[in-house]
This record gives sequence, C-alpha cells and structure tokens, in this order.
Amino acid sequence: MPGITAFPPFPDNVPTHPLLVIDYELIKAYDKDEIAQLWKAATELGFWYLENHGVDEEVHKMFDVGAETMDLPFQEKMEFEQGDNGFSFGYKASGATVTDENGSPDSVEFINIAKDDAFAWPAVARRTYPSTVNARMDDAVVSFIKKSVEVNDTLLEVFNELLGLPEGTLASKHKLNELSGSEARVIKSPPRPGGMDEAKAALMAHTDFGSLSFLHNRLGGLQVMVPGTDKWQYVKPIAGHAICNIGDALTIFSGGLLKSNLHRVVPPPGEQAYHTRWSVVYFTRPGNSVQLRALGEQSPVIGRAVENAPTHLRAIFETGQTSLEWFTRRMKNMRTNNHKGADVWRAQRGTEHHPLVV
Ligand SMILES: O=C(O)CCC(=O)C(=O)O
Ligand SMILES: [Fe+2]
Repeated sequence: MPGITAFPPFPDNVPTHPLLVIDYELIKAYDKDEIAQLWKAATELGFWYLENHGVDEEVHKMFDVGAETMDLPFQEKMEFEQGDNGFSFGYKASGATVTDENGSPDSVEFINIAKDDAFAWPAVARRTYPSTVNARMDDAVVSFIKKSVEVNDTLLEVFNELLGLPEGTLASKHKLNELSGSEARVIKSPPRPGGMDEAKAALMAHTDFGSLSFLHNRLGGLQVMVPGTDKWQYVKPIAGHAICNIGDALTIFSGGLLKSNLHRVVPPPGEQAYHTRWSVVYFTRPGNSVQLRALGEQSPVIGRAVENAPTHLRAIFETGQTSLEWFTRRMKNMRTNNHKGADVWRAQRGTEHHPLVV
C-alpha cells in the first residue's frame, strides 16, 4: 500500500524551494493574514503547501486505488486508454506523451477519473473505468473528489474576492453540473536509481491546464522553475501537506495576476530513487463551454493587470478558445502518436514562456 509505506527521507543535501504554508482552516475562517499569504503565494510562485485540508484519509485510499489499478494486466488497462484525440479521462500508458520537442517519451503511467463520472456514479457521464476503480468508487473515489472540490471551490471563492470580481463569477465558470475536464489522477513513476539522467523528465515541463491543482506526494521528484530564473528546484513533500498550484485558466481569467508556474517530475533524489513514486491529484478545470479570456471588464484590478501583462500572455488572453478547446489542443499535441516535430510540440503549450521549454 503505497500510501502508508515508509520511504527514505528526502535527502538533506539536495536544495529545495520553500513554499509558503497556508492553513486551510484559517482560510475558511477568513483570517486576513492567512488570506494575504495565500495571495502572495498565488501571485508570486503560483505554488503553496496547504495544511489542515482534512482530505488525508481519502488521499490514502486513492493511493491504494492507484496501486490496485496499476497492478492490473497491461492489456486490461489498455482497454481504458485515453486515446489520441485529446480526451483525458481513463488510463495513460507510460510513453504515451512526449517530454520534449524531440519526442522523448514520458515514463509515468496514470489513471484519470472524471469529476463528472464520480458525481454521476453509478451512472456513466463520460466513460467507464477499470474494475479496480469501479470497486472503490463508493468508498474512495467519490469522497476524494467531493472533498477536493470543496477545498478548491473555497480557494476559488477567496480568489474571486481578492481579484475584485462580482460575487460568484469564478464559481459560475466552475459549475458542478456542467461537464468539464475536472478530474482525479493517480500517477505511478517506476524507480529510477543511480546514474540516470536527472534532466530527463519523467513528466515533461508544463503548466497545468485548468484552474487549481490539489496534489499529494510522498517522494520528491516534483520540481518548479522559480519565475525569473532558469533553474529547476525540488519541492520537498511534507506529510499531511498538499501542494496546491494555479493553472492556466486562472492565469487567463486574472489577466496574469495569478501565476500558472512551470513544473515537471524527475526521478526522486538520493535513496528515494529506488522506490516507486506515486502522486494523487485533483484538477479543477472550468466548464467545457467557458471561454478562456481575461475578465478585465468585470474587475478594475484585472483590467490594470491586462494592460501591464507581458506580450506573450496578452496574446493568450484573447484566443477566444473555450476551456474544452484549450484542453483538447494541449492534450492532443502532447501525445506521442501525434508528435511530428517541434511545431506540434509548440502547439501543446500553455501559458509558459521560457527559452528552456519553448
Ligand atoms: O507528480 C507530481 O508531483 C506532479 C504531477 C503533475 O504535475 C501533473 O500531473 O500535472
Ligand atoms: Fe502538473
């Protein structure tokens, strides 16, 4: 059971990037200082730790669902593969996406479960899943997704206010009853001990597609590129602390104020590299029909941000793409089967702007 296995500690001699620690209980209580810290984290690095989120038990169960699923015979998992058309739900085999413009394959496998299927269960809203997922829908998946939605919706409400948007604006873009790309994910990365090239990412450098990600790690391997630098730095997992980050959709809605930062997954450092690495994530994404555009007309704060935004972002603020189009484009163009060189690679980019990854 990966959720409760004892792992070697994150090594002391490996530099890490500290994230601000945000206390979810204080955010719920509308503590002014804590909200100011959240704003700092979201507008500077776009990543923070979240403590007291109350979802630990469900996260443990999701690690088990992931392990049970990845233990299925390969052929059985492949019956649920996501395919090459930009559809995200289902199983992703190792190597199915590329990690760079040369088409180097990724080395992680994962299972994505749609929020829409969890809420419709036992009816099917988007697709069916492996038997191991169905068996744990009631006792693990549905409750993990419901609790994660609650956490992310609370954070969205706070951002709505801080951005000076009319009440309920962000909520209306993330309606629970509208089909969306929101999903839970469990990721498995095989051990990659000693001597392997750290620069060869297991999961490529990317910004997240949607609005908010709620991530749970046991081993190191996640790295962020701190804005204004060209260095990758590890984010150290801390027990009981989720790692939260801003995705592209919030960057666009906020005129670039909220930062969707580049990150990637590399082999865990030191002794940890001998172990299988597991992650559990919940991604909140806007409803499929929601247009991704800066909300400057609804908030002077955002209006000013749009005027001051860097050129590469301003172009993205007015693509006219819906959330579904944005998401499908990115998904589709990172599939190994669709990779035809640097142009296709560029076509899967989000809000990132960095010479190392463009
Ligand atoms: O596994 C991790 O730590 C990060 C995963 C991630 O960035 C993603 O799935 O988008
Ligand atoms: Fe990510």
